[in-house]
Amino acid sequence: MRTIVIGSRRSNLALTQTDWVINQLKKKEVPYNFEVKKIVTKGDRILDVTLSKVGGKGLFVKEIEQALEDKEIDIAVHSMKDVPSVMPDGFSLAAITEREDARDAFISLDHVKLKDLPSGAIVGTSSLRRSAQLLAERPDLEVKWIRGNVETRLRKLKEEDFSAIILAAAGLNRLGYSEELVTEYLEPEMCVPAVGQGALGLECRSDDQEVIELIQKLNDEATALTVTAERTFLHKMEGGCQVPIAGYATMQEDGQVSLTALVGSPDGKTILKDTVVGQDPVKVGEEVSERLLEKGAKEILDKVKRELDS
Ligand SMILES: NCc1[nH]cc(CCC(=O)O)c1CC(=O)O
Repeated sequence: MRTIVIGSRRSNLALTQTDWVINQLKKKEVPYNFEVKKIVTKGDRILDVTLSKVGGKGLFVKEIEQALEDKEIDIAVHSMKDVPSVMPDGFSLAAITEREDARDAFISLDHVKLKDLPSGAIVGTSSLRRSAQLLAERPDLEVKWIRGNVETRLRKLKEEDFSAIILAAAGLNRLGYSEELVTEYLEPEMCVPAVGQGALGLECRSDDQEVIELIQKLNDEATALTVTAERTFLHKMEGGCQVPIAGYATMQEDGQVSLTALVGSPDGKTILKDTVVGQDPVKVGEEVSERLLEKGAKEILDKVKRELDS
């Protein structure tokens, strides 16, 4: 019986996601043994620098792809949010799993809601997407960068001067935190989630047909289509997670994909947002990107990139 080795980052969230994938595969009663191999990525090592300044997306993925290429591992489990919009040659994203809660979760001390935070209160996030949308809603708040894994950020909320932090609901759910931890879920109408947020991507070598067939068993059609629309948009904007870009698509009852996309300035003063509905997820992603570009998205993104470079 072939042993399939699954590569995972060593954070609790990554290991939990990997275990979830193995359990889902075992439920399909497939004739394989599974083994987990932990991989330390550059993104895990540089925790003291703002994520956006060290190259954001791709940071977590590169070392894992090297391990795939070297056949140290057969499958890599990624948060789709961290996967660059184009796969390098030789690698396939053979499955996208059913999406967990895509929303962002607002967690504050004493459960004070976002609208009730006092002026000047400090909210921790290291995402320009969250910062833009938070400050658009509450320009009187202060955003302070916070880094580290989910556990570290929750600890910093208690120990440092943050009044609140924002984390992905999906990660909290997967780690088994109770909903009581969350003060409020930020609905996509107010805070558009990151492209791919809440979905897992299963990557393997493009020539490993056996593994492709195996992991396709976990592909969720609706999630794959909606995430495709989001990633097409992201690709057209040439964006990674280091820019204030958001995209969230849902599958309507009539089978059409509805994609809401956003580009904003990190201070939240400019927010461009549009929704496109259609049958073909690629066309939907392309059309919404064209609309935002017409409204001036490129100028906003170029300005952010110049500021990050300086
Ligand atoms: N950037 C880190 C990261 N990548 C994926 C998740 C959460 C899980 C998900 O979106 O699937 C997180 C943590 C967070 O944003 O709170």
